[in-house]
Amino acid sequence: MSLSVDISHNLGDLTVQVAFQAPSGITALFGKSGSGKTTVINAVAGLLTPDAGRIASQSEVLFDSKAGIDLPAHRRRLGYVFQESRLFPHLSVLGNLNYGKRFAPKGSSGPGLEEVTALLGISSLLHRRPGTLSGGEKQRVAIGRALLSRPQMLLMDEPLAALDSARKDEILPFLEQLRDSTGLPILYVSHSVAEVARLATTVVVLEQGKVAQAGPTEQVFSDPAMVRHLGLRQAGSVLPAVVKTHHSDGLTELTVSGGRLLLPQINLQPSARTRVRILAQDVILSRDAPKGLSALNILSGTVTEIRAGGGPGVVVQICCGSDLLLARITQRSANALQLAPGLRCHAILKSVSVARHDVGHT
Ligand SMILES: Nc1ncnc2c1ncn2[C@@H]1O[C@H](COP(=O)(O)OP(=O)(O)OP(=O)(O)O)[C@@H](O)[C@H]1O
Repeated sequence: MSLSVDISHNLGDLTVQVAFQAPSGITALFGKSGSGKTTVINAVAGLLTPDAGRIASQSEVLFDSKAGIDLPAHRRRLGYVFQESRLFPHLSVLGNLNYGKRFAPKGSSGPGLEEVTALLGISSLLHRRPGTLSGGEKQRVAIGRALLSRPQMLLMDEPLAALDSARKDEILPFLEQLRDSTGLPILYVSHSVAEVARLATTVVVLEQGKVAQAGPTEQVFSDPAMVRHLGLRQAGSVLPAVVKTHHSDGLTELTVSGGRLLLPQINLQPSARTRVRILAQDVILSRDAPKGLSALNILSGTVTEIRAGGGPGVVVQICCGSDLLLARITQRSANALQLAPGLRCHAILKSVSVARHDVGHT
């Protein structure tokens, strides 16, 4: 399943004009406030009619201005999860989930009540009323309700924005499971860099109504041009990794394409696949193989790009194995090391600089 969007819509001061593909997995629409994210997701949902363009899922055209097609929202077979859960307060969790089931087309296939409640960890909440649930639990029920309507696609508009960081951390693994187990395309609006790095398979960056960057998450995050969109402190690459082993001193060893990483203990079984976000500001570069360092992680690679910003810093992209890593260092250091594309160097990372929530759970 996939979704293709190619629309333009005038909002007065801003014209939203975007084209992108959302394959199965999570496609994050990422951008600053006012960049047009909600306009795009509302157009896909059928809550807004674009001035022109086409929106199609693999099996069906939802909107085509030239052909005069504009399916009403209730016929688009989409599950919509909003920032606030919008559960019916007078119904139990089960009642809310059953409400979702009413919208499943007759004869449609998909996960049933038991499967959905197990996937979202809400089986023990079925007889509770929404008023007695935490924010994270409410959102999981809202996702369950959307899934039980057997949608062809899920739309999520800042689903974690109203939650505190503990509730966010609680719900992220469920979203990862949803991404990895259902095969549904999920269009996910967020302006949180950490959330997008952790969850997205595809990233579409919007800037003033236009697509500034789009592609697989690892590729988009390792592009030095992204620093402008992510901010200096949030910029960094996302590396696919496999858990190798857990050591008795509390460190977990991961295999990445360019070598190994030792990080504070990660709650995953050996051979589990995961992803690790490494902030550019946490990476130190050395031309010679470093010795006598406290930092445990050293990846060797080749400089592929150096991009200067407005200030004293530069962002260096290094190819380590088949992954691209970003390092933010000063222009002065880059000059002293005579860094240039093609030069071999070593990227150094402290184990403890990788935060637990920057490591995926699946
Ligand atoms: N119906 C409308 N008429 C005029 N302007 C609108 C309308 N709807 C949205 N806008 C404006 O268009 C811009 C894009 O809005 P949109 O809600 O799509 O952005 P967003 O990226 O989702 O922002 P946020 O992250 O703050 O929700 C904003 O400046 C908004 O004020």
